[in-house]
Formats: sequence, C-alpha cells, structure tokens
Amino acid sequence: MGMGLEKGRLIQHEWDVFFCLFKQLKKKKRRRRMKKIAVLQGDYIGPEIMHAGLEVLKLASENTSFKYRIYNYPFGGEAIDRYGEPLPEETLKGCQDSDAILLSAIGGPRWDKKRVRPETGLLEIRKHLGLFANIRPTMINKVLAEKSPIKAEVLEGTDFVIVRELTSGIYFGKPRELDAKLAIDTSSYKAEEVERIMRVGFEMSRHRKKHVTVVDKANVLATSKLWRKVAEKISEEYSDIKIDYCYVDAAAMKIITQPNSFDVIVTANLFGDILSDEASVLTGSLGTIPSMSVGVRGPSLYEPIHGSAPDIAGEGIANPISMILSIEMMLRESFKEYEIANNIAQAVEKTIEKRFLTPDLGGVATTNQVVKEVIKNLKG
Ligand SMILES: NC(=O)c1ccc[n+]([C@@H]2O[C@H](COP(=O)([O-])OP(=O)(O)OC[C@H]3O[C@@H](n4cnc5c(N)ncnc54)[C@H](O)[C@@H]3O)[C@@H](O)[C@H]2O)c1
Ligand SMILES: CC(C)[C@H](C(=O)O)[C@@H](O)C(=O)O
Ligand SMILES: [Mg+2]
Repeated sequence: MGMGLEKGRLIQHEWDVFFCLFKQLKKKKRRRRMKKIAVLQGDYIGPEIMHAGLEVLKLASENTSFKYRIYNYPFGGEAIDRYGEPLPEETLKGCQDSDAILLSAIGGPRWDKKRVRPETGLLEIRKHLGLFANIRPTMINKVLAEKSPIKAEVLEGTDFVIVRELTSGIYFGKPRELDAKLAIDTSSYKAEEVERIMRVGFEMSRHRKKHVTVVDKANVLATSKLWRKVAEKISEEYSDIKIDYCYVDAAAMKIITQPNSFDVIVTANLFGDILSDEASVLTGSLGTIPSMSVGVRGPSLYEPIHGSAPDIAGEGIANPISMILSIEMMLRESFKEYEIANNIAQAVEKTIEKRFLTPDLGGVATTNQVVKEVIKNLKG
C-alpha cells in the first residue's frame, strides 16, 4: 500500500510537472499571440491622425517580438452614413473581441442636425465596455513650455493626471428630456461608482507624488457631497497618500495659475471633460494629449482627448502627437511593451525638440512631416 501510494505520488508529481510546463508553454504562447487591435478611425481629422499613428506603430514594432493585426470598424459619423447608427453591432463585437481599441475622434457639423449624433456612439461604447476610468495626463517639456501661453515659471514641475469618471454622472443620468419649453438632464452617482474611481486615483497616486485632489462642487451638488464622503472613507485605506478637496470653479483657476500643485485629480464625468481640455492649454495644444479608458475587465480604449477638428480637416496639418502618444499608452498599459513604448516616447520628444511642429504649436510642419521625423528618431 505504501509503495502504491509512493508510486501514485510519483505519478501525481510527474503529472504536476507536466501540467506546470504545459501551462507555462500556453502562457508563453498567449503572450506571443498576435494581438488584435480594433481601429475606429473616426471623422474629419480622425483618419489623418489614425493613419499617422499606425505608421509609427508599424515602424516601431518592426523587428520586435510584438505582433499585431489591425481590424478596422465603422464608428461615429462614418457608421451613421453607412448603417444609420454610430455603433453598429459588428463594431461593438469587434471591439469586445479585441485586445485593445484605438479611436481617433468622431463627430462634426455634418451630423449635428441628424436624428442620431456620432457622439452617442462614443457614450455607448464606453458604457457597453464598462470603461469607467479615463486617464488624461498633462506633461510638459521645455519646448512645449515655450509654446504655452502660460509663463515658464508657472509651468515648472507640472506633471499631473486627471482621472475622469466616464460611465456615469450627468452624461448618463435619467430622466433626460427635451421639448420646446423644458429640458432636463440628471446628474446621479452611486456610492460604488465613486468608490471605484477613487481607488483608481489613489492607486495611480501611489506610483507618483502621493497626492490626490478630489475636484467637485460639494458646496452645492448632492452628488459632490457623496463624492467627498466616499473619498474620505477610501482615503483611510491610503494613509500614505495626501488627500485634499477643491471646488471645480477654483480648480479651473488653479490649473492655470498653480498647475504644479496637482498630482492626481479625481473628478466626475463632466468636470473631467472640461478640465482636461483646459489643462491642454498648459502644453501649448489640445493636439498633444492622449488618453486611456479602462474598465473592470475587457479591452481598454485609447484616444486623444480632442475632437475631430473639422476646421482643419483635409489640410494635412493636424497634430498627430496626441494619437501617437495614445498608441504609446496602449503599448505600455495593454501590452506591457515598454521598450517599444519608450522608443516612441523618446522619438516624439526628439521631434518636438527639433521643432518639427504643426501650426497649432506655432510650427509649419505638416502631419506627414512630423510622422516622418518621429519615425526617423526611432532607435534601432
Ligand atoms: N473623443 C472624441 O471623439 C471627441 C472629443 C471631443 C470632441 N468631439 C467632437 O468633435 C467635433 C468638433 O469639436 P470641437 O471643434 O468642439 O473640438 P475639437 O477638439 O475637435 O477642436 C477644438 C480646436 O482644437 C483644434 N484641434 C483639435 N485637435 C487638434 C489636432 N490634433 N491638431 C491641431 N489642432 C487640433 C481644432 O482645430 C479646433 O480649433 C464635435 O462634433 C465634438 O462633439 C469628439
Ligand atoms: C464627444 C464627447 C461626447 C466627449 C465627451 O464629452 O466625453 C469628448 O468631449 C471627450 O472629451 O472625449
Ligand atoms: Mg472633451
């Protein structure tokens, strides 16, 4: 019996080793698997900057072990024209089935008076994929500081991130009504929605300057009062991190006058939308800021914070940096491809230093010239 047991143990042990190796092999294979990237090229300048970003991705990934395949799907205005809706089933399924999603920008005057707007598709995809946290970094380098309308000494040391709640608040609250005499929007937040976005903010801050600022309107709004209550509770779990509070009107002023006083700003959907466009002024242009939207599970979505810039579409002068840096974020966060991401980041930095700048940054370069320069500056 003893022997049998021993033998059994041995066999069991061999199986364990075998399964362990098998699992490791599978894991390796999974890591090496061709990644699926869903691409939503969007409207107006959307296709121009997406093309630019994908060129950089292609060249930066060449001769590396990172393999990917692009799947293009109709979305936004383009999808309304073809299918009558901004988020067709095929697009949603393709995105759900991907490893990461790249979006440029949608919308524009062409659809402003249509029954359905492209922007509805954007809200739908965020909701369907549960992308509740939108991360919008503001980083400044020397050249961008020169281009900024804000004084260099004010900008000194600025490096903050806006953590914007993305699937609730006034964007999604019910009732929503509109008739000739009355319009209603509803702002609502559940404590659990506030709690999870707070945790994202605190976790991020842990790897940064350990300072969270909750931006709200708690002197007036019930939702903001709940935000503060939840923030206070969660902050007890993060005793190493400093927390403070700022009303949104004052925050709008401080972002311009004391931008280096922030590390991680956690805020509601609408406040985050407005403050992040404002923060882009610090960097000299809206065309420089990337973003990432993450959920509990499933693929994350990467997109510039700006819109489809109809006023410059077709001129070949859109700034591609926001799109290129969104791709850099994707490589880092979804694929852990730090080397390729770092290579792209340094190539963008060099391109800016060498003053290859589009007109929004006071330069004369075209989108293509910037892209060519970024590619030239890639190492290896
Ligand atoms: N995520 C998105 O897809 C998204 C985001 C914001 C706005 N929109 C939509 O975009 C459309 C246009 O909106 P808008 O004009 O208010 O805002 P916008 O962000 O498109 O443009 C605002 C200003 O910034 C400039 N700009 C923006 N991106 C630029 C870039 N990469 N390079 C150079 N200049 C750039 C534009 O030329 C314009 O002068 C609207 O339909 C809006 O709803 C979409
Ligand atoms: C187009 C619009 C719906 C969108 C938003 O308000 O979230 C945009 O402004 C953004 O910042 O991504
Ligand atoms: Mg916006």
